[in-house]
Amino acid sequence: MHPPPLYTWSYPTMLDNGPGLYLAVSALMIAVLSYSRKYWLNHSHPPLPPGPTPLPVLGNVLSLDSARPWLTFNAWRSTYGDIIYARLLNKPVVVVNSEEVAKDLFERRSSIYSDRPQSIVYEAFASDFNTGFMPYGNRWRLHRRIFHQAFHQAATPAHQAVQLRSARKMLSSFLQDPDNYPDHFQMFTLTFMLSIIYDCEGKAEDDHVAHAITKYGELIVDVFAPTAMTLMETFPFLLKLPTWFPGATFKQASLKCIQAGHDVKEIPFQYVKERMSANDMGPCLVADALNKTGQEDVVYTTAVKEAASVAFTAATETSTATLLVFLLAMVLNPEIQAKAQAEIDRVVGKDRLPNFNDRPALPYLEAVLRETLRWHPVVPMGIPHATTTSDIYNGYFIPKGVAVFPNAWKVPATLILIYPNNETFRAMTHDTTKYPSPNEFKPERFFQADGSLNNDNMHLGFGWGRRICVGRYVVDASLWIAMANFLASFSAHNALDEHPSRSEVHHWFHNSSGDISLSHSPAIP
Ligand code: HEM
Repeated sequence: MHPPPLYTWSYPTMLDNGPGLYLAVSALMIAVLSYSRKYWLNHSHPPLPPGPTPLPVLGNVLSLDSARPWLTFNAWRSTYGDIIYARLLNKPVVVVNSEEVAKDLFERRSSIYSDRPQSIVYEAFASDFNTGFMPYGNRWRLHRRIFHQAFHQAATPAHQAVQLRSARKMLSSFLQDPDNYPDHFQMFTLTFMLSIIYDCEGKAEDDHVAHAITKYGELIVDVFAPTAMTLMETFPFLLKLPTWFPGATFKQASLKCIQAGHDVKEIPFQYVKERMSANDMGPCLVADALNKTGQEDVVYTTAVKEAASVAFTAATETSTATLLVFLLAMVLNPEIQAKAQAEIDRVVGKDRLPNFNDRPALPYLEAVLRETLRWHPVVPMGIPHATTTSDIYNGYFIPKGVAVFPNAWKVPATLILIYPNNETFRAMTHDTTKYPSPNEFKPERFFQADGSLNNDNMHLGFGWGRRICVGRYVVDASLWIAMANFLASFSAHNALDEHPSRSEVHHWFHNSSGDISLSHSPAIP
């Protein structure tokens, strides 16, 4: 009988030794690669932009507030300036902290700065068809063309009727169930978008369409939390674990998302096609696009169904969050709310609700909308751009493929309260030279000395250059009509005030002939 061998010469596999070995090897490789990369970059090119000193392997990730990275970027800004280079694990990033640099890079050099950084998470979570994450190229161009047809500036009036109807529906929901105000804001956007994209009025029999859209939207929001993204990108094996494996939550979520991603493209699209073949279809993004080019071109029809479903993900959370910021501003600044309401009463009167024709005569409300977008931009880090080639900017080397974050942001209200005078927390929308006392909600800042509105229409929150938000015109109209109708009908108060002021609430409703009449106005706290 042979004694047991002292050594067995077999190579260890990941499964034999568990994820520990895999992590150790990955960490070592990342360290070697990043060291060599940095050495090479620093010795063959002008210097990289200034930034915090990275740790081996981890880079600057430990100094990052992972839930609110913009806080860290703003703190770095005070030390390193308007353009910063950092490394988050193995990912190099450039952060742009000023409007001037953002214009230089994203607009004047848009041929270099219009790509997007890629992530393994996109495909695993059915987001590779999202226009906002797509690499710069033909597929992305086709999406933009489809969006442009429906959402370019001149197309805006075509959507006004349905936006107005949705705003009125929103008022009824507020009246019936005031506590659920976030849901009502969300339903407002969902309702008019369903109509613009699929000519779907959200009737009970079309519930499956709305259901596919909301389900996908809900699943996606959790995945793109910064911590979850970083974990999956750093340890990709988490997405390869079998679903039965204890703790394989990312894999389970991925499978759910892939199913929901399939449904969100196919269910509404089939709905439109069936109605088109029954000659029962009004104008909408999908039907118009298919009528224009025909349904035989597979590349085109795929792009149409993808772009259509992307519009919901892009529109719903952003618009709802902006309306919530508006509500917060009204609660915190009752005198501004009263001033906007007085303007509406003066111009519109009390016998009807505002409509789009009233907009030019309501400059104060216009300023309230701009100030809402400035005070708390809801996509504070934008979506990162990426470079398609290397570049040299102001003597700094910007590598090819680096993620470039426009930091449009400001600090959350809690930090403003703690550090009311801390100037280091200010980037573009809170640049003190352009917007003095930036933490104050002050619509007056948008007026010139002669009392007319200035030209600053707060584009900062909608991004830059070739990747600028395709929905900016439609959302501008929808936010305006929602705010105008809300202020004409309701007042928002802090429910925790010791002596809540009881205010008259007027509400209007459509009578059967479609005209608007004034109902009796009950008083609610
Ligand atoms: C308050 C509402 C909204 C805000 C604050 C917002 C903001 C943004 C921002 C910051 C970007 C990134 C731009 C860049 O990379 O430079 C973006 C991209 C995008 N937005 Fe919006 N958005 C809003 C509403 C909408 C709506 C209503 C739609 C759909 C109609 C939409 C569709 C998109 C799409 C498709 C992109 C990707 C563009 C591309 O990568 O080429 N957004 N948005």
